[in-house]
Amino acid sequence: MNDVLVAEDLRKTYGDTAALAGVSLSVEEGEVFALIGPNGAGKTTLVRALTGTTDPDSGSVSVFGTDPQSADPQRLALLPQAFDPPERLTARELVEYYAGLYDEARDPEAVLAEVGMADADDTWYENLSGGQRRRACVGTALVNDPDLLFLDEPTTGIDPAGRRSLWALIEELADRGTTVFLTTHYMEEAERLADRVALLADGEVAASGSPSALVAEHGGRTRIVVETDADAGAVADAVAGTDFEVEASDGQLVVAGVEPEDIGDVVAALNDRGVAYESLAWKQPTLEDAFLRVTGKSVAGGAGISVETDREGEPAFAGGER
Ligand SMILES: Nc1ncnc2c1ncn2[C@@H]1O[C@H](COP(=O)(O)OP(=O)(O)OP(=O)(O)O)[C@@H](O)[C@H]1O
Repeated sequence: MNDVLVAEDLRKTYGDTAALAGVSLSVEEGEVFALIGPNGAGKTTLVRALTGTTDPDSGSVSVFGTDPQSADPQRLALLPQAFDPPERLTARELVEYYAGLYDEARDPEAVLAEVGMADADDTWYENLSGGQRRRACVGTALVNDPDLLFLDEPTTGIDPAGRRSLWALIEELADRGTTVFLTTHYMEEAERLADRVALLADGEVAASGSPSALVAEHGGRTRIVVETDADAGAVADAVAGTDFEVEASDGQLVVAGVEPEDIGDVVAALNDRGVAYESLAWKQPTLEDAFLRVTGKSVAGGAGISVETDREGEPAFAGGER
């Protein structure tokens, strides 16, 4: 496969802040590549360096084999994180305006339909919902039918339904062969959309790979998390002597290495010793766990399969087969 985007040792400092502290990465043609990082990690600075909208202090970027400023604008598009079109433009006028900037542009009607804005195309931008606004903005990045599309936090600040419809659109674009480079702090977004992700913290790529490979390598083991007011030592004793690895702290017990078929053994061990608990949840490692373990920082989210208790020590096994 061809690399359409290559960055080597990018560095960018603002005062005492190293926004980029030596970032190298490459993105293959047709790939969806997600850059994950918390606020301030350097995501926007990296997107700006990759698209030639800021100059790095050092390092190099190659887009389609040339520097970003020389790359064919017809083949590239960027949806910046902060993009505030005039409030008194309709969605149609906005997309038409952007279509007018290119030698060859797609039919604005088709673009509006593709981003799910066909019914709201005559509504002023100021009257659109957050999700509609973002979709209209995505439309401006699709008018030139780009081969490489940069989306800087495309779904930040929009509701879950709007987020899902944008995910579906990004999947459609990827199916058509568009290379997508997106930044996000939503793990679910990266896990669902990305072929590969890079975990960015403090301006450095801490790890990269497919979501499943990162989880397998860095996410830790399946585990049961028990919320309990019982004394931490007593709780640890409850599962002592089993093959599980136990970490106890006040209010919480984590039993690692628990496969689904072992859940009953852990529950029985707790019950045998009369340990009462508020909740007991079996969790598989997630990308959030991998991020936490690799960087020591949290991004957001991360849910396991929860087993609520309906009375002391009795699991209700909500939402699962028994
Ligand atoms: N123009 C600038 N002047 C000074 N500092 C800047 C500038 N741009 C970015 N920074 C700093 O560089 C660091 C990285 O910022 P950046 O916006 O790239 O992070 P981010 O990961 O995109 O964050 P967010 O998710 O909040 O958008 C931050 O500490 C930020 O304050």
